[in-house]
Amino acid sequence: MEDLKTRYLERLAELYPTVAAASTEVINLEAILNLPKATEHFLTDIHGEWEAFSHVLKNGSGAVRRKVNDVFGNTLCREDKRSLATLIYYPREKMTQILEHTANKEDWYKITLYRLIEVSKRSGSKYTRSKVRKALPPEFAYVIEELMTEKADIRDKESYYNAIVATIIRVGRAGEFIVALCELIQRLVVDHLHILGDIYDRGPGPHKIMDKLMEYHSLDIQWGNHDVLWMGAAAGQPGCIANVIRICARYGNLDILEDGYGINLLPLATFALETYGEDPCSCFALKGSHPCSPGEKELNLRMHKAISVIQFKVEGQLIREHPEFNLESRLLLHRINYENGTIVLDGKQYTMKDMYFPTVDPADPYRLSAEETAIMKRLEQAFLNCEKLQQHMRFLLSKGSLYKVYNKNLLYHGCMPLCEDGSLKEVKICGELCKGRQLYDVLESYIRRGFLAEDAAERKKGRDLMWYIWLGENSPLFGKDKMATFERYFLADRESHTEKKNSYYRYLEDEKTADMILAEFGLQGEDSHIINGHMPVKSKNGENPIKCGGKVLVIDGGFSKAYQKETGIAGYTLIYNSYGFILAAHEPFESRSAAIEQESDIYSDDIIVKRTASRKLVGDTDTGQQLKEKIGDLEQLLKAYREGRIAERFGGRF
Ligand SMILES: O=P(O)(O)OC[C@H]1O[C@](O)(COP(=O)(O)O)[C@@H](O)[C@@H]1O
Ligand SMILES: [Mn+2]
Repeated sequence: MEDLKTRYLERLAELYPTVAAASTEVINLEAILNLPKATEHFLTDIHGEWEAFSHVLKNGSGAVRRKVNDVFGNTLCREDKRSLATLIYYPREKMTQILEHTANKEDWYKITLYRLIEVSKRSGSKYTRSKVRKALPPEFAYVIEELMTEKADIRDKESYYNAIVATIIRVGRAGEFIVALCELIQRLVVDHLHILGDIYDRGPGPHKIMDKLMEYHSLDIQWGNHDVLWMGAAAGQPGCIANVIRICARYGNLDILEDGYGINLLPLATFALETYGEDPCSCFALKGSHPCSPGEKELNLRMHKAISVIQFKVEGQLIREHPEFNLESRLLLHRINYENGTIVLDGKQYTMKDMYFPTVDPADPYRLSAEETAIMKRLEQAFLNCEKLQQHMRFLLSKGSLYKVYNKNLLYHGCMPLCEDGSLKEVKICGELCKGRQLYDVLESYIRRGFLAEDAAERKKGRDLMWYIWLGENSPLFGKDKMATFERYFLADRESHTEKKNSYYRYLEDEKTADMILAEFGLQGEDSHIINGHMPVKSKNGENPIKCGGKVLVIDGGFSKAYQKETGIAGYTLIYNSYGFILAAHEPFESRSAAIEQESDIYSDDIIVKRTASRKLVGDTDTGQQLKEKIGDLEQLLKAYREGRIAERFGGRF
């Protein structure tokens, strides 16, 4: 042990070879500990809504607007502040629009540059110089730093400043410079992003969201059930593939697969037209309104039905293969009475809305026809070989996990499965009984194995579990007793569509339960919270995202347009800055062009969830903890120098 410690200090001495170097670093780190905590931004349930997501990312859920307000308070009118904020979100588009109507462009550049510099200064004031420097666009780094730094020793600051700005304008770089400053502000107002799951499904642009996230400066992701569904599909799991395609068809988004990921759906389309060409497929209507031709709509209906039938068959096979998943009650095709068009579920008889199943053999209803088998084989290969999809999944695997403990908060997408009495539910995963944190850890390890295990059987276990996590009763990401997909398509009785939520959702207001879950993850005390998404908060019915006096925050973003009727808003996002938690309730996002032209921000209401007693500092965060450990190590090194156990080294000077 002593040995290890000495070796460690010797390594550290290579980085800090003198008493001076080590003590300078201690001083620097101590200074950082006393800076205000950086801002975290929480988004969840984005569901492919690329434009709304992109806007919220740009405005930092109101963080940019707050900075503009902090700087200009009453010295600028509301319109000007709004216009400046819009410029920061959409610099190129907004600038073009403004300049079209501006006679004295030079003046506008000068005033705008001045204002943006002020906002940049305020946005960067929480960080060390070195951190701000790293965020600067290389092209303008030097000048921006000059302008952002207070120059106490220059007497005529104004003329120094004016000279720089005038030169920028004279050499024709003002436009680009403004863009660079706006992007810098966007970059500085939010230091770290948390995505609490469900990037995929329902909306048209999940692939664009993934591209954007891949270039984001600092983030983590807690996988949602829809993300795990796509991960399973990318790993070639047939149940996941069928679900992914079915949901794309349901929402008129098959072009995500075809154009976004280059997955060829022609075999499915041809098969669907041949098999269901004469069938109205009326149970498979598109959700929402879509600007497509009648021909496209007709094709979509048929592909939707074709892949749904394939899904019910493939899922039937999986349920039989995995009795341990306990999903027998979801085996439905063999319960249809193919003679009289009815089905009995839970002792109740229902009439099927659709009885045209040309590929189903009532004697063996879960068997795929030869064509269906061939289509699934091709689709599996297409998903496995799609480089872009694989790249997105690698990113999800590397930045993502099933849960995260960050700055004393516990983040996950869905829930912690509980029994009726509120105790942790024990679940058997591949023969091992798990509950609480262990359930999360074991499931996550299987997801990773689904991609990386060397052994094919182990990989398959992981992949099939991804399908289970999507819809299984004991999946912490799903948290409902069943996924009533079949009932929603084929049965008119809405009661049969009900999916009962896990007891977790009944215990959300119970402090003891919240404390018990937090304790599972080693968390306790006032500063710890559970933050989760997944369940749309129906604010129009008076439902509140703040549960348990603020200990639990359910912030399903409600980005999904299809769900805005239910929630009444476009959901919530959360900001955690040095002053506390701020929940932003959003108005539905109209469009990017409305945001630019009418300067309509989607952000409407700020709700202060919690104000910290005193301003939180870096020293109070996880990073602060690491810095303190490093300071401790450096102090040990200093002691070793001073006690003569390690000799200082002075580089080339001796
Ligand atoms: O409304 P849709 O898109 O058909 O989906 C409904 C299904 O989605 C789910 O709500 C799961 O998706 P979420 O994770 O977004 O809630 C299922 O419980 C339900 O069966
Ligand atoms: Mn979800």
